[in-house]
Amino acid sequence: MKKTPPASRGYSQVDWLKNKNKNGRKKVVPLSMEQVKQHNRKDDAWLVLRGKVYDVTEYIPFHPGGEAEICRAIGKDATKLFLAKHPWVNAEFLLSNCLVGYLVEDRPVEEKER
Ligand code: HEM
Repeated sequence: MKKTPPASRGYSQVDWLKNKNKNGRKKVVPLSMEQVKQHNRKDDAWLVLRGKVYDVTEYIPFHPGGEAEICRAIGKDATKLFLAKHPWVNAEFLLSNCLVGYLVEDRPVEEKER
């Protein structure tokens, strides 16, 4: 497994946090798994974590476990892998500016639910 070396200057979690407030999104929208699946490339990378959809494209080079590891989960629901590797990581905080929406089921909304 290729890890981002700790020596790569400018890519620590602190560097990430310093930067992340610069590009927050304002509007959060409901999204289906079908939509998440379209963003499965390193340069256009979404994933789901505990029902929330994040665009992690900018975060990938900052991932302390390396790019390859986090890329295993892009375009997918990353919750199980994430919890298996590091349940203690506060992703909600780290990725708060990467939030694009929340996952909804891939089915039409029933009349009574509208
Ligand atoms: C979804 C967003 C993710 C975030 C915000 C995130 C964040 C982090 C952080 C902060 C660390 C350092 C943890 C520590 O030192 O205690 C880490 C390490 C790591 N992450 Fe992630 N991660 C994410 C997704 C993933 C996924 C999907 C995988 C696996 C497929 C993964 C695999 C790893 C591995 C293997 C390490 C290294 C653990 C070690 O040093 O032994 N991460 N990640």
